[in-house]
Amino acid sequence: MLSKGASIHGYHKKRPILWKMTLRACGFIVFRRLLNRVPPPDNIEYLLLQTSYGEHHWTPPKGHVDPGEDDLTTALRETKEEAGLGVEHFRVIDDFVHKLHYKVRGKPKEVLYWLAELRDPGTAVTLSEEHQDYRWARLEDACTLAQYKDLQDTLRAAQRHLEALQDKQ
Ligand SMILES: Nc1nc2c(ncn2[C@@H]2O[C@H](COP(=O)(O)OP(=O)(O)OP(=O)(O)OP(=O)(O)OC[C@H]3O[C@@H](n4cnc5c(=O)[nH]c(N)nc54)[C@H](O)[C@@H]3O)[C@@H](O)[C@H]2O)c(=O)[nH]1
Repeated sequence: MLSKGASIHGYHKKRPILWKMTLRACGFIVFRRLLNRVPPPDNIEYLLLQTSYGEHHWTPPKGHVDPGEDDLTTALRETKEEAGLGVEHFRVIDDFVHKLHYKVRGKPKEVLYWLAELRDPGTAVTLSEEHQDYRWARLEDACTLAQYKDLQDTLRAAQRHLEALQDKQ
């Protein structure tokens, strides 16, 4: 589907020498626009998944980069595995990729999120065993579920990006 090293919308990998010491995960902030109900931007809902393990925390679909795997390929694979959504279901939004840095059990972790719009807002989400629940949530509800400030900031940045694109239309 995507060749190794493929990039999207001007995003290029820049990995420091010590990147191998860092856990790395990639995913998509998937959103949908509700039709004929509320005016924009309140018609935007973000997809969050709740883990079936650990603290049962909520994040967008994402997962660890396999050895030799390209970041974007990871994001697409994990979104398909964890939510049942593939490139046929969404379109990737230009010029948005956000990187989070946090620690997991004392090890640094980097997470890259792209942004993608579900083409048909009625498309079903299919969970894997890794997750026990999912929600489509407006920005403030999504931030409440997300709970981590860095992820909340990323969701807010996504919303600003979408609003700016809308203003240009
Ligand atoms: N039984 C069990 N199994 C686990 C556990 N843990 C993993 N497995 C296994 O791993 C597989 C998943 O593999 P992938 O899908 O490839 O990877 P990821 O999607 O990357 O998933 P992870 O869950 O590993 O990684 P995070 O979501 O990053 O959570 C790690 C910690 O970081 C914090 N945290 C989370 N998000 C944010 C944030 O945005 N901002 C900030 N600041 N902090 C954040 C939070 O404290 C959290 O506890 C599962 O199938 C399990 O087999 C566990 O505790 N118990």
